[in-house]
Amino acid sequence: MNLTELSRQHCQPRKGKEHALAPDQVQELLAGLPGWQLALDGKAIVKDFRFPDFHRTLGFINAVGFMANREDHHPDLEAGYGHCQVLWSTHDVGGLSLNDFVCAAKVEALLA
Ligand SMILES: C[C@H](O)[C@H](O)[C@H]1CNC2=NC(N)=NC(=O)C2=N1
Repeated sequence: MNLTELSRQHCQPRKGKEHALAPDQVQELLAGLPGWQLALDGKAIVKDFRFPDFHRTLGFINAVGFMANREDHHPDLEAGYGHCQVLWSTHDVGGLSLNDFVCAAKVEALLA
């Protein structure tokens, strides 16, 4: 699935280990997401986004937050004046699910 196709999907309720992606699925999806990396022992994906000022950083955070609430899937965010790190992991499966990749692709689409 390419980045555009992924970004057009929606998160599904996914609860339980059976929804955790296998390492080869993770690698395949990650290959299509520019700049995203594995974190937390393969249980999360992360990317740090850079902005010229706080105003634009906050705009990005608000856009990500709006999307996350609509999808009912929520990132960990860490921000400073000119950057925001976005981390996706699915607490309900204890690792990575397709929801994390759908939301990462939606974040890319916000900036495209
Ligand atoms: C009830 C609600 O749908 C769940 O708690 C959702 C909310 N947002 C979530 N966000 C993330 N990142 N992982 C989850 O497992 C998760 N679960």
